[in-house]
Amino acid sequence: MEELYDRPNMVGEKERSLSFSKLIPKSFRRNASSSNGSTNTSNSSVNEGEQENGALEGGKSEVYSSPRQENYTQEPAYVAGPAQGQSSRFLRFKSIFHGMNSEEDTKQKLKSSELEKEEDLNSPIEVPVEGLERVHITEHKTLSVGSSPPDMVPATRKRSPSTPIMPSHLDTAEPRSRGKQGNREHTGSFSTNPFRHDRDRSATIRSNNPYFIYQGLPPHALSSQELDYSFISSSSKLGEYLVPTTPGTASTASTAPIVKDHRNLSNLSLNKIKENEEVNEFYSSDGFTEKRESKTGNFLDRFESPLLTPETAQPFPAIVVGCDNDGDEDSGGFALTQSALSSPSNGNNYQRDMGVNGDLGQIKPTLRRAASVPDALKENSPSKSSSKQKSGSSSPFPPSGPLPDLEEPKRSKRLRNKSFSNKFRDITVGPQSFEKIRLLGQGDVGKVYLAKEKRTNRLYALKIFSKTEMIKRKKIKRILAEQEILATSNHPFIVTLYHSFQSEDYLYLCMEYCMGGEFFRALQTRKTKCICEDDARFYASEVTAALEYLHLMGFIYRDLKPENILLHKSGHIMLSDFDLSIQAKDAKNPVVKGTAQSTILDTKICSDGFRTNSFVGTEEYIAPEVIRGNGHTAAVDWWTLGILTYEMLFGFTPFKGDNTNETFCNILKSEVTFSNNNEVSRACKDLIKKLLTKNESKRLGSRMGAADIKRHPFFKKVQWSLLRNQEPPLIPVLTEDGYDFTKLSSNKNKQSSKNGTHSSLEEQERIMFEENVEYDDEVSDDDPFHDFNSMSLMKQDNNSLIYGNNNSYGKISYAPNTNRSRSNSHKGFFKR
Ligand SMILES: Nc1ncnc2c1ncn2[C@@H]1O[C@H](COP(=O)(O)OP(=O)(O)OP(=O)(O)O)[C@@H](O)[C@H]1O
Repeated sequence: MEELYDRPNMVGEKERSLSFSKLIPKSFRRNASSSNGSTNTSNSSVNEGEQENGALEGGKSEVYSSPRQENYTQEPAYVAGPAQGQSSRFLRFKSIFHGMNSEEDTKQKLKSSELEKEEDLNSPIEVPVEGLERVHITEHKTLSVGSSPPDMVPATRKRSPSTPIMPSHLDTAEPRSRGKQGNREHTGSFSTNPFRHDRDRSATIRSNNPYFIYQGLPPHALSSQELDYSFISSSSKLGEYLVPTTPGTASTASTAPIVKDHRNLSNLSLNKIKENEEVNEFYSSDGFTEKRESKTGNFLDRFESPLLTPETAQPFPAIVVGCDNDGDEDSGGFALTQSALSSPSNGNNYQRDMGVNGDLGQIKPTLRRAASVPDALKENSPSKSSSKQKSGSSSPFPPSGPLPDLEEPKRSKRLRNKSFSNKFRDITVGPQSFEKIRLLGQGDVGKVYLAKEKRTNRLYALKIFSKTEMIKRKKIKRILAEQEILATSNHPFIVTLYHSFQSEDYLYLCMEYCMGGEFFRALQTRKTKCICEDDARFYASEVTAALEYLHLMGFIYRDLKPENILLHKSGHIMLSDFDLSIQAKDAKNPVVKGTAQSTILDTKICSDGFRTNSFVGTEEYIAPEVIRGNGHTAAVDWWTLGILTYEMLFGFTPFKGDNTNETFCNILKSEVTFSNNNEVSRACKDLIKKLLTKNESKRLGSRMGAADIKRHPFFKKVQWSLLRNQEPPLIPVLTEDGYDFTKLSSNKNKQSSKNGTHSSLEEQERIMFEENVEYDDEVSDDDPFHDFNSMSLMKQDNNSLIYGNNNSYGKISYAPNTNRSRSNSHKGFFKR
């Protein structure tokens, strides 16, 4: 029987999972390992943060609070646009990189040496670990895990938000306030006690490692970044100032006017960016400050940064959104975002009104930021030559230092040198080629829109990232990795990337639109929230094939969960969301073993010897070795396959506890048990048990990778080479066509013109779809996004959905496939 599911139109209607991505500081790793009695046996362990960023020394980490943008109508995640008359890009990047003239440089050095001193005084590593006994690991030994009453039917599971969320976010009683120094209130909400909030669903989280808290260790090291920068503002005509202060110091420093320098002073290539330092420099280099007037007319004369200070360090960051030392970090941007939003240094055109309590007020769109090149110039010049002008010579503002280098920017070769590059050609589209239909989903960093290509009427999923946000949250390398994985992949169960390009303010990934939405949703439409063993085998086999392919390419996926599995209109799966994936260094070629009759592809060898050590994944899906912090390998993907198979069959994950700590405790200590709410075979249980082997070296898949799994009796009947020809168990069906977007938008336009204003969100979205594409040779070599190649897939897919077709978008239901039982059996398949 067909069960309907109304796909939410608004992101806020659903909750989504968060992912952890947090590098465990070295020092703690050592401690945790020793206290755990385990050692890292790998010689080639890679500190991923260092590997990816080359910037993590001494286990620096930061913790930022991050508000979940629950409802995209409330608060724009993206920041766009410049301060009036400013070259937004250069200002933004300038404030990130070191490029300063010598005088400013000296000042800056002085400033930082003072800050360092302050840091010494204020950097207590010992954070009181409140309530330690309550979470001590031994207390959870008696937990019953994975066992539920025999007649138990899993309740509808909600999902925690995709964007990392601070637990206290849910706590409405706690205002997002900017506190005073002495009596530090939270910057954003910074409650970190895991016992305070029940989380419905494990989340993809970038977080501190709660396991260390079990060990009585502080959740993370305090670093020089954990200084507090107070923002003093002035509406003075002289300009705006930012004054970095240290914890405990009043922000009354006298401020020197900052000359708004419009030259691109950045002098570091992407490889040289110490991503872990970006935020620090973002705030400290230029010293922009502003003074905002609250609605009540009071000047809010200080603005706390979210950077962790000893006072704000909370002992139990259950789902603390923290720095991902992989190179991204979840400022998530509450305070950080606010400051950045309002700081002219990043060239934004939004000003935030701060309420009396420091609550986010309405975002006032000011003028669209001036382009780097004055419009007049832009019009007169071919777009391809604009970069030269952007580099400084055409700036309407007088340069305040030596003239910048006027060399033509070099075209990035990053993806062009790769073996798959012949699949792509120069970019054929730009933001203006698309029209937004609606928001499909909002993840941790990206917004995904259903968009139609104006010329062809074809529908695509357009994932858009704000550059400002990527810089602030140190996600540059992540987005580059995501682009590379998507571009590299050519597999029926991995979402196709058609175009990727950038504009001045945004990065775009134009992907195949999977009209079936998330597999998670399909599962939720089942009465029991689970599916039968045969159906689970179908999905598990497709996931195994996709993981095998990724491993073959040297990638580790690391965030398998039903939320990241999309359903193609055919009902087959599509893996998406590669922002936590990582490519093994020195990936090797697979080895074919066996005889001519039966060959086995050893994919384990592809990433052999590669260990990485970020704390990434989704809480309920995280593998024990990730929690232990001893480094992990591609075997984490086989662990998550075990959890996924379990969840498909029983409707819940096997190790879920009442809170993060309990969940982790279960993952580390408890054996998987099977509920009897669904009948499963011995082979199936055996597969799950073998995948959920805590010792990664004994886990199924640890010998030869996917080949081990494919040979398990559970998959005996699966025709691996013919997976794509199998009939999927569920077919997404459009039960009601999407609303008439043109009508809706014209109504909206009438409404907003009546009110006289466009909402800031609309304004943002307008910008997203109006900017010009920036070609590779327009993006200067020292631009952090230089390596984000703009390119189009050579062969366009003629199967993509067409706007207006009856099967394009709207309300989706999942119809059981009646052909399946006949066609999927071994015999039936060949009879057809
Ligand atoms: N190709 C697609 N077709 C249809 N919907 C999609 C597609 N890609 C993404 N979505 C929707 O957008 C949501 C967010 O996308 P995605 O998970 O890639 O973003 P993210 O920022 O990387 O999220 P995360 O927080 O999980 O890292 C998805 O959960 C899904 O609902």
